[in-house]
Amino acid sequence: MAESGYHSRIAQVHSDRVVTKFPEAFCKAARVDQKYDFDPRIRQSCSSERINNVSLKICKMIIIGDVSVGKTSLVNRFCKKAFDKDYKATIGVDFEVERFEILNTPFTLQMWDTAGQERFQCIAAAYYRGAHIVSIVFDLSDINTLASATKWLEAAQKENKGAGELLVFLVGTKKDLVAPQTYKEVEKEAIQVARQLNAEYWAVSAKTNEKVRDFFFRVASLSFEGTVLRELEKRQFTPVSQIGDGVSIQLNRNNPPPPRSSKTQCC
Ligand SMILES: Nc1nc2c(ncn2[C@@H]2O[C@H](COP(=O)(O)OP(=O)(O)OP(=O)(O)O)[C@@H](O)[C@H]2O)c(=O)[nH]1
Ligand SMILES: [Mg+2]
Repeated sequence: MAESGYHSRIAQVHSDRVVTKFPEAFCKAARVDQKYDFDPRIRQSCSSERINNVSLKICKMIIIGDVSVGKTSLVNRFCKKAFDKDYKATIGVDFEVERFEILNTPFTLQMWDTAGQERFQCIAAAYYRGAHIVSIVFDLSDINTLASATKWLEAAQKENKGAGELLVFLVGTKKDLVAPQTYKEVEKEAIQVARQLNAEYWAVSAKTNEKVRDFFFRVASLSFEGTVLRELEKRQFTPVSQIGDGVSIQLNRNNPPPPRSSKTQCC
């Protein structure tokens, strides 16, 4: 029997992390795709795979941006359902893991929450490598932090040269601090920047929890879709049934999934 509150088919995936519907983008003007549903090949593949033959997909997301823009608060709101109004600088990097079940398939999102402070940059940048997803965070109440977005993306790209294409999000935080009229002006600029960076734009508030869950579900679903599509393409050219993009782990009793959440700090 499944634990109460947890989805029955895949151990340790909370019912609050089950995705069956393709999550919508935040706004039509700056989205990374124009689709309104999972690719039909993915729906078909996920429904036809037997559960014990499904590989566990893992994607790595790095969360980068200026100091104190709200990176840690965003992750903590989603992963710990908590908000702390006091600022505690991230030293180097923090690490969280969230397990999802998307179209009956297990999917793990690693979140690397990096320090914005200049003095920790050389440490934090070492953790950019191997990223599939880049979330560039800026503070909607401080437009200067939007101006740094290009610099942050370039830093992430530098560490991932030659790897596959990065899935990029531009996330404005602290929406609760901005009056509606001001927000509209900031949004215009943010959408322009997002288009230049080929990024999808989101506006959230860790304090009020506005759009936080929607954002992470969108990240998980788009990265899951990309991973499965690449896996299906590779399968066309090889008879091997389990091919990893990023990391792909066979689910079986001898290979239990990693712990739900862990944390490392480096300095
Ligand atoms: N009102 C409001 N305050 C926020 C929000 N998100 C973060 N803050 C506050 O902004 C400050 C900085 O938040 P952090 O999440 O620590 O910022 P950070 O980007 O992780 O900072 P570094 O780790 O130094 O790079 C804290 O005092 C938070 O309480 C939000 O959505 N609304
Ligand atoms: Mg932080």
